[in-house]
Amino acid sequence: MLGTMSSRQASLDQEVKNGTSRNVLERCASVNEYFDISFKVMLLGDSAVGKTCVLVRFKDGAFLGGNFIATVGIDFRNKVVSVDNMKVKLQIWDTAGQERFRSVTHAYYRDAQALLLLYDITRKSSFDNIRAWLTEIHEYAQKDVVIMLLGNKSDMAAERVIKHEEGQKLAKEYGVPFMETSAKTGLNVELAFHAIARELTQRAASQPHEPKFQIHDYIESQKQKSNCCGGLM
Ligand SMILES: Nc1nc2c(ncn2[C@@H]2O[C@H](COP(=O)(O)OP(=O)(O)OP(=O)(O)O)[C@@H](O)[C@H]2O)c(=O)[nH]1
Repeated sequence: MLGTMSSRQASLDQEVKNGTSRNVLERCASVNEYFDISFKVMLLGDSAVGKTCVLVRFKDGAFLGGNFIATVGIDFRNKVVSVDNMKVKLQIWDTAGQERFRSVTHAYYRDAQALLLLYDITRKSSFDNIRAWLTEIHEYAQKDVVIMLLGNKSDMAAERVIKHEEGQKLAKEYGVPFMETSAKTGLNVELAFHAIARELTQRAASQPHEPKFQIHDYIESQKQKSNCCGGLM
């Protein structure tokens, strides 16, 4: 059973990386929209907190009610948003919250520039697990990754078990922004993604990462070469 699951995970991972998954190919074909800059954003959190629904609300403006279908492995959607005069493409990775898919999702953390970490305001365990998610993020994600904490399902007032202030307190402890969202009503969903797009665009404008990192890597590799072989420097 374990072997079957591992090989399924490996093949899913490979499909997504190669772009051979039918869904991935379809989406790639449908999103040749013009953009100035592109960022990768990942949705994280326990299973059934509403990651897929939040993404569908943002992408299509609809709510996926009805039967819950857990995400298998990882999936993605693109959306281009405007930040000032720029077209910003967000490539949003929707991860499976189930424990058995963790090894697949770990591989994607390092490429993400922003992480939206969700819990369900009606399920205490999903809130308690936020600390464990943050530990995992610390281990696998880039050091300067932008993180935002979202308390989802805020429309379910009667079932609420986590107060707004508790979410706020936890976010403050970790120094990350916080808001409550509802994929059902759409509350704050646009705002969360737009805030992320704005933050990433402003960061890129003030400290363009790619060239800096490439130059830095090049210099380091050249230094190592000269140290070992008595060359320049
Ligand atoms: N009332 C309400 N229900 C929601 C909301 N968001 C999601 N749901 C419901 O919660 C269930 C789980 O939603 P998903 O978006 O599939 O959860 P997920 O986090 O993607 O789950 P995994 O794929 O297993 O990681 C579904 O039955 C949704 O209809 C919300 O904001 N309000």
